[in-house]
This record gives sequence, structure tokens and C-alpha cells, in this order.
Amino acid sequence: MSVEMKRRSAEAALAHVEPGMKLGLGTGSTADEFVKLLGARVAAGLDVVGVPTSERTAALAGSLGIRLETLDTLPELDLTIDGADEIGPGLVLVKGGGGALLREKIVAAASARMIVIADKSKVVETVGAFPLPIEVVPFGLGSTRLKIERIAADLGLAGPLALRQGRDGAPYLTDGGHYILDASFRRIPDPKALAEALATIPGVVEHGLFIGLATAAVVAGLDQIETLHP
Ligand SMILES: O=C(CO)[C@H](O)[C@H](O)COP(=O)(O)O
Repeated sequence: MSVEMKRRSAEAALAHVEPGMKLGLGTGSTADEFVKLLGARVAAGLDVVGVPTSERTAALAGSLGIRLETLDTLPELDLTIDGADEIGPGLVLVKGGGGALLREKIVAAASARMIVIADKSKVVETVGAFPLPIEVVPFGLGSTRLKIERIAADLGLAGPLALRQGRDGAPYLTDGGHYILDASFRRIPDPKALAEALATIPGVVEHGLFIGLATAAVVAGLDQIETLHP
């Protein structure tokens, strides 16, 4: 997606921000565009407070003068704006391409509303073409991976589970100090069943299926913006 399209969906989402709001700030290149636009509005006098979903977003938002808090001081938020890797029917999302899925899900769940910003290419009929990020505890990786393969097989899903690598070739570490397995299932016809099954595996911290969290998606096409609802 071009930066221009990212900016246009971010701009449309900015229209939902009101003075005094407590905002969840997403992670990724599209969320960055939103944070930059928000920073400009804050510099012009808008009074909002943000809870970032990653160290990366905290650094960007902080550098732009956006007042930041945590969910400890602000346990309930008005609105979260975040990107997505896939947007499926009912606004079921796949997230975590940027590795921030755990904090993103915690922040989205603490928010009264979540607006997804994306370009049209992220909208899919069936999620799963984008490898599903599954955040796991490093301890017991082999055992956790086997359990994921088995519950997936029970649901008719198969595909490689790739341990995400960092730039240095070592396993990628999330902000929480966990690993990510990227599961290439290609098609996930029943995301709810997979989400429920993954939640039963002790070594799985979270997964990138966001179900029932997004309240709207602002999707930028080449020359128009569309708002989708669950
Ligand atoms: O889930 C995410 C980060 O964990 C991002 O929202 C997702 O990867 C989309 O990123 P981008 O806007 O760069 O395409």
C-alpha cells in the first residue's frame, strides 16, 4: 500500500478523535501515519492522551509530544486506532505482522471502540493467506509447536510454523520477551475454533486472530474510503 493510502485511511480515522479522549495507539506503518497526524493535531492544541501498543509506537508518539500513559493509570480507553494484516468477514482480523499482537490485543480489549486503518488489499474473504502470528514462551518451544500442529490438524489445518527471525538471525523477541511462530495455514475457514483451541495450549501467550474487537474498519481504495462494520 502506498504511504498516501495509509495516510488517507489514518486521516479518516482521525475524524473520530475528540478532545479529552483516551486513545490506544497501534503499531505498524499505517498506525505510524495516524500517530504522525495525531502529533500534528496535538502540537496545534488537541488535548488527548495515548497508550502505545509497542515500544516503537511509544518512541514515535513521545517524540511528537503526545502525552502517554499506561493501562495501569488508564485501564479503560475510549478508542484504539490500529492497522491489520488481514480484515476478514465480521471484521475478524489477523494482526501481528509487526510483532506487537499481545499488547495490541490487550489495548484493543481495554477500549470501548477499535477502528482499523488499512488499504483495500487487506480485505479478504477468508483469513489465513497472511501467516498467522502466534506468540509463544521460549521455554518448551518444541512441545508448544507440536501441540499447535496437533490442534491445527484436528481442525483440518496444516502448514509450516516458522520461528520468526530478527535482523541478526537470532529468534525475534517481542516487547514481552517472547518468540513468534508464523503459521502458514493459507486458509482459516473457522477462526473462532482455531482461536479457542490455541487458547488451551499453555505455551501460547496470544495469537493474531482478533475476533469481536474491531468496531469499524476505514479502508482506503485508490480513490475512495469505505467504512466497514462487523
Ligand atoms: O499487527 C500489526 C503489528 O503487530 C500491524 O497492525 C500490522 O502488521 C499491519 O502493519 P502495516 O500497517 O505496516 O501494514
